[in-house]
Amino acid sequence: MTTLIWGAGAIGGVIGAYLARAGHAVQMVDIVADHVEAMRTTGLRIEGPVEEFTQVLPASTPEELAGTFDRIILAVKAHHTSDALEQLLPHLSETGYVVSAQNGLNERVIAERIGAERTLGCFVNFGADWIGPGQILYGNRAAVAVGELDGRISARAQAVHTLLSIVEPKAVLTDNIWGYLWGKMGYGSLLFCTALTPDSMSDAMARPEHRAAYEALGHEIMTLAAAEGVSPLGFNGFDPKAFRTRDAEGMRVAMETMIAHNRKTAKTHSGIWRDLAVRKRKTEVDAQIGIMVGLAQSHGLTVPVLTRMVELIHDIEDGRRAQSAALVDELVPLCV
Ligand SMILES: NC(=O)C1=CN([C@@H]2O[C@H](COP(=O)(O)OP(=O)(O)OC[C@H]3O[C@@H](n4cnc5c(N)ncnc54)[C@H](OP(=O)(O)O)[C@@H]3O)[C@@H](O)[C@H]2O)C=CC1
Ligand SMILES: CC(C)(CO)C(=O)C(=O)O
Repeated sequence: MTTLIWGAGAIGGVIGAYLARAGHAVQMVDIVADHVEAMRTTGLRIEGPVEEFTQVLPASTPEELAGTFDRIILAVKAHHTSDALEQLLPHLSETGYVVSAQNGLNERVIAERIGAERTLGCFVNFGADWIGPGQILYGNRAAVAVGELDGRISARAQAVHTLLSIVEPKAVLTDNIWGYLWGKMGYGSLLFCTALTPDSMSDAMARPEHRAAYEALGHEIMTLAAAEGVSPLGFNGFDPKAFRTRDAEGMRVAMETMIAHNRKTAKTHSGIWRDLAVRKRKTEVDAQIGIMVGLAQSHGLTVPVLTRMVELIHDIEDGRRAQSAALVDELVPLCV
């Protein structure tokens, strides 16, 4: 079965290159025409400390694509999910399904549009950057999980797990994909905070004067997860329970472990930072953190630190403020 990868940037590109190199049929789709041209002619170069290789890949723009597919891995930024879905739907077979290899709760958006029974959940935490046409930095290995939205272990989830295990041998087939996605929401909120600054993820998280902000962000998301009835799962140092209960020692260990994890990656800064500092474009803040603020309101919860952080990211996106550690200073008094 051919796997259609919709959005062939950092995450989609790494997945596609690994699957194709292992002999699996893939079709890459991306809106960046010169990237598409590079992938299908000179190939997609995977660089960095994990592995280096070049893989020529069948690739097209959405307009060029023909045919229908049973399995589509969606790997666009969260705020492009709805538009990409509309474009890919004519190419999804009647019995086909979409796997979201993204950050955020995009599975909700996809399930709303095509049905939960046609949506598969996926969590990715390895680090990669799209450097230019046909060139991706694969910065580090990290946790990956896949599972059905209702937790059952299906044949198709097993099939996707087999494929993702080619990219990440420790990939998990889970009966709690929402737990991983919410865990990543917690960790992701910390990543947004690091992107308020010019610093690397590790350097930003290591500032003792900002520790309260990271703890409060993790706590606000984990409190929200509990209100949603989800049991978030930990990975690569993030410890949901420590943040939910505000266990000081647990959070200290979690922060130190996440700092150490990110010291080892060649992708020193988050994708959010890269959107702000390098790509000079909108981040996923509304599609990821903005919806958390809305959800909090629906539960009668207040999330002052998340709310202010969204405003500060908007300030950087819109050119009113520059990335600076001073922006995180502004979050600290809100942490009670
Ligand atoms: N990079 C990482 O290390 C990690 C990323 N993630 C998550 O994975 C998801 C993908 O991120 P990432 O791979 O970094 O993003 P990239 O920007 O590197 O790749 C996304 C690609 O999709 C293209 N695209 C946008 N809209 C469409 C569309 N409608 N149809 C087809 N292609 C489209 C983009 O083009 P253009 O650039 O022009 O918009 C881009 O080439 C995000 O949710 C991210 O948060 C999760 C873990 C780690
Ligand atoms: C930092 C990373 C790669 C997670 O490890 C990430 O999710 C991002 O850049 O958005």
